[in-house]
Amino acid sequence: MNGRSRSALDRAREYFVDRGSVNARGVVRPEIVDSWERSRNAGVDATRLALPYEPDLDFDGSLTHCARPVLDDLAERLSGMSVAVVLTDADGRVLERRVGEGELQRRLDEISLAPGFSYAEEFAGTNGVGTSLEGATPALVVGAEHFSERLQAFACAGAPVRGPDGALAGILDVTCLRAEANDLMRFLAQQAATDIEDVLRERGGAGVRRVMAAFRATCARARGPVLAVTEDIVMANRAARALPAGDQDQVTMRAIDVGTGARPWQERVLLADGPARLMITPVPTGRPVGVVIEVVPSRSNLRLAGREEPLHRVLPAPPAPARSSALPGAGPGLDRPLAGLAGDSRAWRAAARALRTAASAARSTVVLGEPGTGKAAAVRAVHGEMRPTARWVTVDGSDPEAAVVLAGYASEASASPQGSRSAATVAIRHAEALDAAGAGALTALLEEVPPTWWVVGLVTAERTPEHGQIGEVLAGFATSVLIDPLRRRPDDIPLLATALLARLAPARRAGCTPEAAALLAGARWPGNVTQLADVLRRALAARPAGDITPADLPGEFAVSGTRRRLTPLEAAERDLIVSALVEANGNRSQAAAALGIGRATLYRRLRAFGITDVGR
Ligand SMILES: Nc1ncnc2c1ncn2[C@@H]1O[C@H](COP(=O)(O)OP(=O)(O)OP(=O)(O)O)[C@@H](O)[C@H]1O
Repeated sequence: MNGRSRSALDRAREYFVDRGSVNARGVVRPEIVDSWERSRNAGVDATRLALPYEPDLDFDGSLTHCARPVLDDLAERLSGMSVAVVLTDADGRVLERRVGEGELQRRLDEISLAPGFSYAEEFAGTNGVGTSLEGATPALVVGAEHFSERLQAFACAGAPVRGPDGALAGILDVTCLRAEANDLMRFLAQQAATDIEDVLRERGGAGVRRVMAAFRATCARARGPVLAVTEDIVMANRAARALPAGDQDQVTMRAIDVGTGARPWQERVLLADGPARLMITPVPTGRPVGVVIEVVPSRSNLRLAGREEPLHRVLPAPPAPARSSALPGAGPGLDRPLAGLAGDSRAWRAAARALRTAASAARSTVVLGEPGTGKAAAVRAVHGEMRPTARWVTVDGSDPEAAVVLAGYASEASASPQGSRSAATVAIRHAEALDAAGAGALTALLEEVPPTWWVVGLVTAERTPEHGQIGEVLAGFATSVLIDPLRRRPDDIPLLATALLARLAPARRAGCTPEAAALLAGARWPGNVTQLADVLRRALAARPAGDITPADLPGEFAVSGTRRRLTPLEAAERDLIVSALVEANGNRSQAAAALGIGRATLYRRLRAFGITDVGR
């Protein structure tokens, strides 16, 4: 590509952008003209880049997993060179990026060619990823062939990656600066795409075989309906085929959105014939290719009570044992924030109230909540406030010794005569992980528990397990308290960020700029406070002095395709939208109505602010 033909191409592109047609056909390749026309028809802005960003993509799905060894290998071969390798999904959204050298990384950040951003043609215009997707063929796009002015400095070669069934699974793209473009790029992209296809074929086949084996094993054992669902296949035994179509849909829907890291779980559903439990097993566990679902008619009468207080759920308690507490009792102001912990939201206060009430009466309590929500921290704080003279003991249900330790407490509880035992709070973390022996020891402890002991089972999930011995034991606890995830109490995030920064860097007095704080408040936080602490730890390392800014946060916090700072007005608008979504439990129509704007406007603003999943 010499200087003369490049400038002719530049002129041809400018003419097209101004007038909507090509004046010099021989200069521009026909497939590029087609792509320019598609870009223009999609309304792509030729001067600025505004790419949708989705922080919640499955960045660890089977495509990424299979591609990783190929990407690692390629990245090693290209290390030190100004070349990047990018993997996108079948919608052009970037899943992985490997960059050989630092300066190119900065340049790619500027154009948001980074995980979570979409390079589909309808947003980015003509480019290696989007144009390859459109034609489902390899595409090389160099310099001024890009529709967007912002991409002119680059050259990219995209090659489709197909799954074992022949369907498009994603795009493998090789990108470098325009001046360094060469034919090798096209070859590299195609070879890497073929290598990934080989791994997909090999692992995909094995995965589906495992799902079928698990399905057959469950059918052999189960008496009722069993289904197995993979991305492309639904298998059903005779009983499942006899279910009404609505029930079948309801059951198979449960297989959607099973992310990686999934473990077996249960759900209650109401089928045509009455309530049922679904026993759902991802296969293989942790990195599912599919799930096996067994439908069991429900006999349990354990139900979630109606929400008296909107953000605090209580399981209906069995008749409470007649107990009088010798410990500090419940007083007024029970829903004040917990001492020593950050949080002032309605949900946090409601949980504090419920825990204080349970602690003061020493009612056995199950505390539920996603990972890292602060269950242990809250129980410890309530213990300190309400039971300051009582002993504090913790047991971790995932510890192999947990059964032995719990059995020790059970025999201590039964050994001395009633009333003579000193008060204690026994907190069992990850109670759901207790094995049969642990569940047995916990049952024994509950049977012997003196009135001055508060037994608390912490469950890292929003529901108690409903099967197995541990499910039965937890169902026998007197009450339960849910600690809401951070995304349902965004008001707590700024307070938590301040408290965590003070804890992580006590000497530094670091804060967050309003823009960074707004980004933190709108994020989904699947790992909750633990994840927030981790992000802040990394941000502190990225900025050794001064306040944390959006640029110090990981890529998934970037806003609107760029890391630009929000104006104060935008930040306020964003906070308003986040609050409306939280109030509406993530229901976008309701949130739009509450804000007095149309749904389309809300969607546009959500996209602009990079808000994807608040309130749900
Ligand atoms: N409200 C809070 N204020 C200050 N720190 C908090 C708060 N909530 C949680 N943390 C901190 O966050 C971390 C995770 O909290 P914790 O261990 O209590 O979570 P958990 O819900 O019990 O987690 P898991 O279920 O994953 O075991 C801890 O370091 C804890 O001190």
